[in-house]
Amino acid sequence: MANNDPAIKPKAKKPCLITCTGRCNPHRAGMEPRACLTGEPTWKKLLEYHQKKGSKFHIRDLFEKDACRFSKYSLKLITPNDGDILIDYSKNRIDEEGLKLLFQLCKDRNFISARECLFKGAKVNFTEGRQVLHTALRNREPEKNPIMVDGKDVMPEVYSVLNHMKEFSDQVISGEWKGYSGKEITDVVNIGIGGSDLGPLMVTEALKPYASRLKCHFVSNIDGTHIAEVLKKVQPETTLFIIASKTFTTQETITNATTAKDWFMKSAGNQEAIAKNFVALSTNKQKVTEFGIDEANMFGFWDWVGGRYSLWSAIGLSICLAVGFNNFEKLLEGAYFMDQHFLNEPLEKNAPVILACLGIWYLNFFGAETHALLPYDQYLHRFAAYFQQGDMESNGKHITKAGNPVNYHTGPIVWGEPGTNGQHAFYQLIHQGTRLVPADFLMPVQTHNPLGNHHQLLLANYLAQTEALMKGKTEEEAKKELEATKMRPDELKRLLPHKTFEGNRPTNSILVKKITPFTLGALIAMYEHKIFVQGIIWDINSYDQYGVELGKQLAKVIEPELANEDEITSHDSSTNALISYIKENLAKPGEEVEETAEGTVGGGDISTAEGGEAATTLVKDDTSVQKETSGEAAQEEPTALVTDESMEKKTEEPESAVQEEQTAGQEETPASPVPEEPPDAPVQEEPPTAPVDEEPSESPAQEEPPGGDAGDQ
Ligand SMILES: O=P(O)(O)OC[C@H]1O[C@](O)(CO)[C@@H](O)[C@@H]1O
Repeated sequence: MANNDPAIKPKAKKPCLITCTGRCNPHRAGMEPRACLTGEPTWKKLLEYHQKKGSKFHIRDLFEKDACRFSKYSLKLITPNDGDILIDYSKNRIDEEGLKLLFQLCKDRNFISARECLFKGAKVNFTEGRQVLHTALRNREPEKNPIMVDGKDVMPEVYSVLNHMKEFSDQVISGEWKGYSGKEITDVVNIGIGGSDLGPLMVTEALKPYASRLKCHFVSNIDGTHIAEVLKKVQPETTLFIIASKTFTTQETITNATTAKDWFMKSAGNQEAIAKNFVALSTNKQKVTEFGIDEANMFGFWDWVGGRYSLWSAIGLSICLAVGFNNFEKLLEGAYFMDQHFLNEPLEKNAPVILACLGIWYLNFFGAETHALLPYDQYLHRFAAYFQQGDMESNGKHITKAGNPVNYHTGPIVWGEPGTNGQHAFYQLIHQGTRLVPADFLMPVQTHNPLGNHHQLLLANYLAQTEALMKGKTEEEAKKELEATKMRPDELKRLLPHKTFEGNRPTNSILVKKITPFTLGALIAMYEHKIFVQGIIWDINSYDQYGVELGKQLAKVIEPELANEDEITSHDSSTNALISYIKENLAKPGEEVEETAEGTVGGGDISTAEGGEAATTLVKDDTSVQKETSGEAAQEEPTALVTDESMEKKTEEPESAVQEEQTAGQEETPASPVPEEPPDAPVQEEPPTAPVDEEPSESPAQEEPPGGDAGDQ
């Protein structure tokens, strides 16, 4: 796949969205029976290639042998106004033959028609009977490219919501929109979780250099600490609450929203005030109005927008308020630019396809368990967290579209922290540990904060890390270094193995001139499409998320058990004992609550109901809510924490509100999963196919599950 001129020019004249060739059947798309992945002839060729060649590569040697390696294995995407996006994938254990096979595998898995189905509005999310059309939300040529859903072009509606978002965010930022008491809005609190939080939060943080005058806060966790800490910083009169929930039934969001409303009503006093200080982003008009938010203050979207792909929709309202609508539009334009690239470029020059193929290569052929996202930009500090949901909720599946357990690994564990912090935390394991950790380094060449030599040092560190990971340090090199220190020979011998680095750690470098709304939009879309391509190769539905349901169901059973005095015996002995321990240790009525410098909110006294109930009593809200899942409605009874006077705001506001709030409530990088038992009855006949990385020889091998099935994730 020689590509001596890595520059890819945007093809302005080309039709922007592909014409449906008829190969995509909206009713069956994504459901067509596929050959078992491990039965694909190309898969077998890849296995052979891995055994004979791929597993023996050292990236350092590949560079030594081929002076043109960078120009062959890199892409430049030329954006209209935001410089080039450079994707360097030359530091990988792959050559032309391997890439060719991986691209062939994509074709064998019907990637081309699947991509067409996705963009054309086929019901790709077939388990929930839904289209997956986040690309329609950023379709910047709506007249030219109508998107039909159930026989109707959705583009006019998409633009009508965008106009509403523009009008509203302009009014709030300019101060024309006033809170209930006639004062300008100063603070925005986005209450949502998962896709209704992570995307807006990540983008708002990433685009801080473009910040409007409004201070944005995000509340997601059901842990009352999260909202309590935010409410300390804001004033009811000047705060706009955005209740962001696709379903408007999510327990965390409705509980937090109810707490916010109760707190607000203590100052505002009348229901009409809500119209000035609360808006909703949702697909569920009925629940929004039941909550007390006027329909006029609702920004709608559609069930064809998946939660983790929703920042481009009305869910992006907090982004509009944080950075202005013009910047939100640029974000959409950047994503559209990447959509066009993904649609029109051949596989060999297609960034999301290349990244997806390399991911498959390491995960399925080298047994890599994780994929690190390492942004060298402090503003991108939530980028990995965002794609933890994006990737892991999408591709954390073990059942094929035909309903069979897979006999290969699917989605990687995605994790990461910004450089250089990561260097002083977990890079040791990447450099010298036993696991193979493929990593993407994201690097803006220009900084928004040109302070002294900070950025030059950051750039140097990024370059050094990718070089070090690739090259390592041979025994000979390490020996020379030690000899130069005049070390005693016995000491040198003792230290030498510890000082050598095997290298051969694969990395992709993704460079942009600067993190701008446009380049950020393009990067996000690039990873979204990467996830799609991998889902197609693995033959899984990347767009449902039933795996998050079980815990929610059980929590509904346990929650009332915590509130009564009975001994609970209905669970396993561990869960029963844990419940007992918790009940024994709950605060008793009248028990002292520790005062903190911040006041009683921080001290936990957030639930004292009138009459002096126990501080930690959970009080049932009288609104019961429903969560719809694939057409079936499941009852959910949220609990609301009854607020008291102590919830009222403090006057002092910290300088960087958003950053501080995240530590209170954001998720941690997941720990390595404990492998589960493989499914009892593997359906597919193929033998396990994920060979373990051969090096180093001591590295723990990935076990073959019994029965020849590798469904052990
Ligand atoms: O926007 P909602 O409906 O409140 O859902 C929040 C999140 O919950 C999930 O359904 C499950 O975690 C996510 O997919 C979604 O982003």
